[in-house]
Amino acid sequence: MHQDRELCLTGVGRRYGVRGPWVLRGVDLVVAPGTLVRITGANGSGKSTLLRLLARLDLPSEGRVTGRPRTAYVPERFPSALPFTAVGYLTHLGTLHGLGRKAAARAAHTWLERFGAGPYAGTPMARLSKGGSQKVAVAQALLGDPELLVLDEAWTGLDGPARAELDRAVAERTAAGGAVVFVDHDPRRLAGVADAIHTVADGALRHRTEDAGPVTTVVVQGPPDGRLPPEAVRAAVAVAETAPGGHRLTVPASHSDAVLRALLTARPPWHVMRVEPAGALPPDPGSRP
Ligand SMILES: Nc1ncnc2c1ncn2[C@@H]1O[C@H](COP(=O)(O)OP(=O)(O)OP(=O)(O)O)[C@@H](O)[C@H]1O
Repeated sequence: MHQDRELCLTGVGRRYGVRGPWVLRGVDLVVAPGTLVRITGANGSGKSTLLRLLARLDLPSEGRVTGRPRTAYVPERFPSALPFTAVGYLTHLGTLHGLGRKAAARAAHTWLERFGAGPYAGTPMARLSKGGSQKVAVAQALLGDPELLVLDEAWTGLDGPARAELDRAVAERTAAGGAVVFVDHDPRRLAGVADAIHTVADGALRHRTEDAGPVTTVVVQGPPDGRLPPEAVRAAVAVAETAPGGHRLTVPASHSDAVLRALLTARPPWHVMRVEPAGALPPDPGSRP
């Protein structure tokens, strides 16, 4: 049973099309019950690809995925134009999870209330705002008490109270023995709580535990499609593209000198706009920068 709930990737590779470039290769990852796992990496590095493999919504081109935890997934883009009201959709899903109709409706209302979406429970999904439909996206994943919850930028578009509620729901899942894997552009999201951080860079997955200590934020600018030096990406706890060619790297303070050296000696060198010491992270923008 326990074995089944543990999701395991062994030598996993994924490319789109038989001759497409490898997006991921040689990925080994175990997601154990009760753990919180963060995936970081630059834009387009393959984070969403990895999450879809973990949620078993996609198959690897090579390697093996084993384990069958009951899984729920919040995609980066939720299909909101569904022919249901918010509560109708969630109730329907609840019955698919095995709940009776009354219990499903109750669970649907509970989750909508928790995310502050109670007032528009009866609104057709197609008429919901982006924030409203994101609340439904998150509620649909939490509804069935999943053993593995996979969140791809699930906080994006939520208002402050709903973001905090999602933080709480994640803590509840792991406390109940579920696993949660997430990607978020905000390096402060659940900072210090993750059991492991894995960074996707150059198609590979680098593992580390979250004991980075104080972090430094380095804001750099380069050409719109410039590639950050791999040693800088590897050292980073989080990397976010803030504008074409603009990146914010969150690096352990102990590695900041090495990262700056890599950025400044790259060819062409990266323009370092700002270096902010620990505790000076910018406020959470609440949406994709
Ligand atoms: N369905 C697909 N067909 C073809 N190529 C794809 C597909 N999905 C992703 N890719 C390519 O795979 C690479 C990794 O994409 P992916 O969305 O996994 O990265 P990401 O790190 O999640 O990016 P972002 O941070 O921008 O969301 C990109 O080059 C992307 O264009």
